[in-house]
Amino acid sequence: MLELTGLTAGYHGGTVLHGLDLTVDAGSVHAVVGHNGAGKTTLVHTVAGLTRPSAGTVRIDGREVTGQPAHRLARAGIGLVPQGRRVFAGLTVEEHLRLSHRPPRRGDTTRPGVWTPARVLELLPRLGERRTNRGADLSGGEQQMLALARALLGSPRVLLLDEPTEGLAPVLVRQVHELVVTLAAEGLAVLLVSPSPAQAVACARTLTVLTSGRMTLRMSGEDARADPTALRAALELTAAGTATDNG
Ligand SMILES: Nc1ncnc2c1ncn2[C@@H]1O[C@H](COP(=O)(O)OP(=O)(O)OP(=O)(O)O)[C@@H](O)[C@H]1O
Repeated sequence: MLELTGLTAGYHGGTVLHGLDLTVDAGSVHAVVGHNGAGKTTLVHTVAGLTRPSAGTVRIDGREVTGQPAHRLARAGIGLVPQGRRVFAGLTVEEHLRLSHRPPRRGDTTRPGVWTPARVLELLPRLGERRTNRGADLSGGEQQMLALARALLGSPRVLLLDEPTEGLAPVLVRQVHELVVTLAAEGLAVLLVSPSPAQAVACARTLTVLTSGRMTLRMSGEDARADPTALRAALELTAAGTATDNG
């Protein structure tokens, strides 16, 4: 389980995230929806240890890990699928998988699943077909699968997905959502950030709307699926607020 309390972070003395409280249970997807600049990437980077919080706490399965560097957080069970995929253009799929494989410490049996390259290829068979291809030669969808594979090879407890369907065709968007739901069902706590309410509604148990770094709505995925108007209204208000803020 991932638990954020009063999480505050920003850049160069300015604040982007303002005291966010958020929980992601093991076995569930929590989607954070917000417009460009709302602070979604800042949230993900702060949880992953790439941005240092100025206040608040981050806990994984009850253990406080606030402010630890990214490599320690990866060891503690945070897996990050970054925005833009960030695959290496010159490395093959096989090389990516080999370099990303970090088995959990011996004796750590508390992980929801232990991932090996072979198991990743079972889940993502297209990567097996492309194993000798370089990152630069993969399609956007294949690069996204590779980015997911890399995160899984750390056998995470918490999976952070930063706009994982950006730029993908609708059929691939559906595939990514199915994968996300499958991984949560295996016991992972999944935090997904997206500008798209439709995508969040498709796979989340809980939804949070982020507006200028603050939570402005929280609701269950079930309620949002039954009646998406509240979610849409919160995002429209956000857009109006952003326009006002900008002048
Ligand atoms: N490295 C940085 N240095 C300074 N300011 C930054 C940095 N990264 C982000 N910001 C600012 O923080 C605010 C939130 O950005 P962030 O990328 O977290 O938003 P986002 O919701 O992920 O947006 P997008 O959907 O465009 O990725 C923006 O005003 C952005 O300009």
